[in-house]
Amino acid sequence: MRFVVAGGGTGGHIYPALAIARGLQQRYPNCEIMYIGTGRGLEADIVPKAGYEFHAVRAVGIKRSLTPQNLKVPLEALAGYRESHKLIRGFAPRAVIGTGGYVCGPVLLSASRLKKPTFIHEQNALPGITNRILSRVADRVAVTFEDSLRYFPGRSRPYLTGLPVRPEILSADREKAREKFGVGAGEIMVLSFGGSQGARSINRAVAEAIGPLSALPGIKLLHVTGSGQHQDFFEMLKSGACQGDLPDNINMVPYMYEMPEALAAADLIISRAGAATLAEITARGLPSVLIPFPYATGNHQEYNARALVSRGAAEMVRDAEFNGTTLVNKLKQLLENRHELAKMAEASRGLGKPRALDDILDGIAELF
Ligand SMILES: CC(=O)N[C@H]1[C@@H](OP(=O)(O)OP(=O)(O)OC[C@H]2O[C@@H](n3ccc(=O)[nH]c3=O)[C@H](O)[C@@H]2O)O[C@H](CO)[C@@H](O)[C@@H]1O
Repeated sequence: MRFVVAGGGTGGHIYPALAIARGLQQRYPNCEIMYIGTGRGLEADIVPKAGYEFHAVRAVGIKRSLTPQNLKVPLEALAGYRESHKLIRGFAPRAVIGTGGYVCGPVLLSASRLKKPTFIHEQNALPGITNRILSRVADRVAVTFEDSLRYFPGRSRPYLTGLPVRPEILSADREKAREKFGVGAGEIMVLSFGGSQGARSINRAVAEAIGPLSALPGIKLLHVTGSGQHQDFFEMLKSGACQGDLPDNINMVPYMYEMPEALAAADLIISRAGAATLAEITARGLPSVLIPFPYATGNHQEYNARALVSRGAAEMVRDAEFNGTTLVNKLKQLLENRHELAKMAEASRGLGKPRALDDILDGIAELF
């Protein structure tokens, strides 16, 4: 049995595609997977390293501004379509799965033309433009947030699955993790981080608030600066209250390689609102304060955040309003009202989708 998986541009589209590819291999042990992406995107690097057969096709996105580059779009799109058509016809897959990014355009359109079953997974509460257009030809659309169901036509039978998270996110043991991060009994562990690159405004707020944060009773803060921003963060600290020395209850790392353990140990999260992050937070049933990245395409992180906030699982602070004072006030307000925090945790758990991968694989299986 053979499957084509496509998705590219950013990690946000590639990791779900790889999770689905891995799931297909587990369910159909002898299946073959062909991954189609672009030669320029991150997928050209990540996918072969993950052990999948990778093919690049041409794909272009239309620039939102008027630019001569847009004149090349139809020619490139046609070339990408022909390349995809040839690959899919030769490989003869049982189904073609797309997780978003421009490259899914030629891949899913040619698959549909070749009468191959097509399946789309959408990661964000505000769907990407490619997935929205392709849903008109796709046989099935799976979504991460209930709020995005309404963007897809009834004929694509959109359904809610959630976003698959790494298995370790679910299996990490809380007590062991708390021991590892040195969290004492009765202490509240706050974990703050940006996306995979870190977040300057979260770093700035934490640096500004170091003094008051160190005085909050019973709290342990683990802050992830982002590898590229670690030095900057310490510069900010030096110019602030603590002259670069961290108080005992605050710990700092450039990148969190052990995110499953860190989430397992945590009681409260402060983070951006990327889809994978939210899937992980809700899978662990954690309350959160979300600061959406304001420059994400179409401001989609704010839509993601609202999907949690409207159900009582999180609070949102806009990036422009987030600083040391709002951070400390928000923490005080939540920590003084443990009942409220417990209610948020409960609501978060209710939104978690530990079966996401199985539900996606079931949806794909129905197509052939
Ligand atoms: C800036 C931007 O546009 N980001 C988009 C990108 O998210 P992107 O993939 O950048 O960010 P996500 O929040 O979705 O995922 C971050 C991932 O990195 C992990 N992590 C992070 C920090 C760290 O120190 N260690 C660590 O392991 C997290 O656990 C998570 O698994 O694609 C997503 C899905 O389309 C969108 O929802 C996001 O809005």
